[in-house]
Amino acid sequence: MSNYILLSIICVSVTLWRWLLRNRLPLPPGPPADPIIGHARIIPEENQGDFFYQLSKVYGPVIHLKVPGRNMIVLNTVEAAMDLLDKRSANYSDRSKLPLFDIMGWNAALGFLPYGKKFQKHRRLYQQYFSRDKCNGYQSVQSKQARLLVKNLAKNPEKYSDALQWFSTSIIMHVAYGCEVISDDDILVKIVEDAAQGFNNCGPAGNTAVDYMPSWFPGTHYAKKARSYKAATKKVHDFPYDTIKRQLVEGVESPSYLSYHIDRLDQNDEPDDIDDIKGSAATIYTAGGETTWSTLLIFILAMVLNPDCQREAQEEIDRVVGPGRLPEFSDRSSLPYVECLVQEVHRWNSSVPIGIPHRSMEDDIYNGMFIPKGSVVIVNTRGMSLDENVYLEPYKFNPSRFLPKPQGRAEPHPTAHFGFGRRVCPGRYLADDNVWIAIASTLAMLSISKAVGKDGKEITPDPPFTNGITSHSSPFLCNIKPRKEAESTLMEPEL
Ligand code: HEM
Repeated sequence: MSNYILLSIICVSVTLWRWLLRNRLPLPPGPPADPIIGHARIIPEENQGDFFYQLSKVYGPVIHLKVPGRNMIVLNTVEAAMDLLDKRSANYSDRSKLPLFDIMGWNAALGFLPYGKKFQKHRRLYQQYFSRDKCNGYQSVQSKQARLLVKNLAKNPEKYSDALQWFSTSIIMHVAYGCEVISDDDILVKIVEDAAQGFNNCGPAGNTAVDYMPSWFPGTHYAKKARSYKAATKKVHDFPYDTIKRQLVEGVESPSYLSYHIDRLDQNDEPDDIDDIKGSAATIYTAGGETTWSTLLIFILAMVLNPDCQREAQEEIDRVVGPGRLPEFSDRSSLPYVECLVQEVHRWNSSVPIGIPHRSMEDDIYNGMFIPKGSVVIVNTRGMSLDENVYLEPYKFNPSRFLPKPQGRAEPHPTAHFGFGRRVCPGRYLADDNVWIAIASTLAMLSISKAVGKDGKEITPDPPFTNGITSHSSPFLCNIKPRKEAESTLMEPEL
């Protein structure tokens, strides 16, 4: 058979295969759609994770929704996410265009880069600085900041949210820019916080009307908001870079992500390389600061609502760590209940409830369902945490669920909160250490409980959660006080 005939047979077979896929196999199930606009009318702008979770109870773990110009595939179980995003990661590691973040100016932010060379370059930049080994080197700073956190919480308990933000920000500032944050009006902190506001205030990523509707359509107001963050985004790219470049010239820089990468630039590097370094450094705070802060706010809420779990963790710390010192990273494996509590914080209310959407690059078949090329693939972390086939009474905060029988049911630790496949969070080791040391130190030294109202009754908080890529509880009242007055010197960061 000539090569020509062979090639023709292959082409016809591929075309036929594609035709069969598109016309014979069903899309994943989903609710009835409206003509033309599909499901645009029924997808809420808020609490999408809960909405998708409710749909999954009717339509199963993989759901198809249609909005103008795009198919959406929602994955509601860890199994489905592993099957597609991990095992078939070559097909599912792309991102859709996110017009809102383009408008703001986040063109060199890893989280939004399409799959390709630039993506791989940015992943390498992070990998060099945030590997497990490298992150061990930041633990002394994290321990120092955890002491400060406990001190700030004890001193100004009603400003617990600020103290948690300070903790997250200081570590990121140290690692990304090598600077020590001394006061609230630190100019760099102000710059990164201003830019980060855009992430919180412009709706769920890839899932607002701006992403698939013309600008006159109701709901596209987020585009106007996004434009208002443009100047702040530019500043967070340029200011730190210029500052550290100057410090490098003067020989007064401290070790940091930015100085490490600027130092490796040489004469032959393209302007693109500079933009990549600026963009990747600017992303560290927006990706790492808000998520850590949100997770810790969720921890405080969990402790107010679950005093028994708090007590059990404190008894474990007192027993294992003993008096006269705070928990250290080397204690982690000896504190199984604290570990379960940290994992339960991530599961109970993930701070990134529907992740950052992936995108499929080719047509695919999964369990007899057709997944079209170009689908937006949403990781419903919230739904995975509430999966009743995995977690008993999923709405209940119950760290013991992870313990082996008979204390628990050996339920699996959550994994979805750091994402999947080639897009898995590159800052996860740093983040995991941040969250653990902050929680262990706070539990060791402080007691967190319900606030008491003027009528003398305890106030049970039930705050709404914010609605951006990251999500956390809105402000609520609580009572934070020292447990061990005699050991208050432990809160001094004398390191
Ligand atoms: C508790 C804290 C954190 C949580 C819950 C979290 C969660 C996530 C999630 C869910 C994703 C999306 C993964 C996917 O698409 O499958 C992500 C991506 C990302 N995270 Fe984190 N993260 C945290 C902290 C950090 C830190 C500290 C850094 C920086 C050092 C960081 C940097 C990034 C970046 C750059 C991406 C984009 C990755 C890509 O698109 O390839 N994160 N994170």
